Amino acid sequence: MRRPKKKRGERKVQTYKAYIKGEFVESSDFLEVNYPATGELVAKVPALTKEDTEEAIESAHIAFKEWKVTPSYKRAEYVSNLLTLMRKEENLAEIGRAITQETGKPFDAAKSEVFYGADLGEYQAQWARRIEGSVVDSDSTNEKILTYKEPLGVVVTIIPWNFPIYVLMRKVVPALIAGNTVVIKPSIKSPVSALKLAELFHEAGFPKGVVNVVTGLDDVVGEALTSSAKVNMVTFTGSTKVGRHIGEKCAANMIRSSLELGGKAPAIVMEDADLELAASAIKGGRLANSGQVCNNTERVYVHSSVKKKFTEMLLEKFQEVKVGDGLETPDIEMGPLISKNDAKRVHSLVEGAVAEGAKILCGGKISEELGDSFYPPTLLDLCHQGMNIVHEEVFGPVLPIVTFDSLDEVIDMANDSQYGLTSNIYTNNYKHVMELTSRLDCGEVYVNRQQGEAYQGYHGGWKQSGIGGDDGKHGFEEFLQIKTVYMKY
Ligand SMILES: NC(=O)c1ccc[n+]([C@@H]2O[C@H](COP(=O)([O-])OP(=O)(O)OC[C@H]3O[C@@H](n4cnc5c(N)ncnc54)[C@H](O)[C@@H]3O)[C@@H](O)[C@H]2O)c1
Ligand SMILES: O=C[C@H](O)CS(=O)(=O)O
Repeated sequence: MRRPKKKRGERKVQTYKAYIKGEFVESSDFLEVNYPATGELVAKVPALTKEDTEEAIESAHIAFKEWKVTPSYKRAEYVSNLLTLMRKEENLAEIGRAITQETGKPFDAAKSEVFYGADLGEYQAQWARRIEGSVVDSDSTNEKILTYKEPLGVVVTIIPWNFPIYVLMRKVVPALIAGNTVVIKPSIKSPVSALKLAELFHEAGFPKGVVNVVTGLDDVVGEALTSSAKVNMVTFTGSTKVGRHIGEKCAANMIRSSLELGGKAPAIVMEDADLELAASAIKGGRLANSGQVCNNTERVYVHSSVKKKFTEMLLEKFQEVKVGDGLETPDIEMGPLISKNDAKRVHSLVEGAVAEGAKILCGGKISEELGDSFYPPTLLDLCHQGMNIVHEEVFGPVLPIVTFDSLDEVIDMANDSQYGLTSNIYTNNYKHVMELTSRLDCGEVYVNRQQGEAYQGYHGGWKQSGIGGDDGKHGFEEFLQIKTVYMKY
């Protein structure tokens, strides 16, 4: 591990404005954003009021009238302007730096997030000119039945802190291309990158009110966004707890919601697996973003016949990981957790597992060398299905290893979870691939590879991992509603 060079107080603290009705607006109150690696203050962002939030909704509501009749190829031209700006080296670096400062993510990874956010945006923008209704045969002579696909109206997009730009682009671009206007609410832990992106939306020339970015407290701004009668859809990515609350509010308001929630992805290593491939992929799949990704491998099931060899290989890989301050050393593999409270939370889960019989093979305590928000890669042996660590989303770099003896046994254990987002399977046996891919209860299965969804796939969870989803054709269509027209002649 590398010791970060702490430079407390040396970074300039910038104050930001929210983006409402095509203008950057002043706020009388602010919230502070701190760099997770050192705790130092890096930015101040507006703590908007309920009234400010309602103004943003109103501006999106007014802008919808024109935007929905703007041809989709024209809407895509504005998006294209945005993507050109995002891809400029200085903007990749500036937004990337903001992401690192607010999330602790290594700078190289943060810059990549902006780059891939633009790339995903390009894919999503290609749905322009591809919005298709249908002509349906009628029971009456002299009648045609047509279905139109139409935008919904104002779409509120609520973004988690862990991928503040990628998830934003994933939701905002298809919403806009479909003809909706948007109010974006980034997480209060990571609002700066979204406010910087607002500057690029502005420069890209979007009509006033089509895109709004609001920041503030969840119980003020968040609640206002999900209480308004002028909002037509909420697309949310975040925890199951908050997602359930938002889903309940949308149901009460009778508006559409798309909920991308937490996960507890199993990785299954069969006796016939390529162990080197499995160990490398599971290391990456667990430790990406310091273990703070919804589809990170959260538990590994390994066949008893290969358990000893596989565990040795995985342990070696966990121990090689370079952890550090991602601003000082951009090429490190793992930064801190999002906060010291999260490091404490993760540690208490590890302590709970040890009390239930787990054995720590590496890691297992908050880093004394790097600081209170750093938790090292931690491998836990001798785990079993009855333990809390096998069921609760850790959202940190901790991996429990559980042994199994038969295919049926491992399928039962993998499905024994409230979550159903993703699974990874490692096997070279065709029957195992077919049984596992058909019998695992989750939205995505990765065969012989680390997770990482494609733009053209469909990213959506089953069970408590969510309702609805993003990406691909199915994700795009969630931003449209169907109107049936009966044409009698
Ligand atoms: N399924 C996915 O695609 C996906 C992707 C990323 C993260 N996640 C999940 O998200 C969680 C981590 O992200 P997080 O800590 O940002 O989640 P979170 O649920 O704490 O917050 C998510 C967003 O909801 C906002 N929010 C909180 N309370 C609100 C309220 N009452 N009204 C309106 N908005 C409110 C937050 O400010 C933030 O913008 C993990 O559980 C992870 O698995 C899921
Ligand atoms: O945290 C889960 C996200 O879906 C990961 S990503 O934004 O798709 O990379």
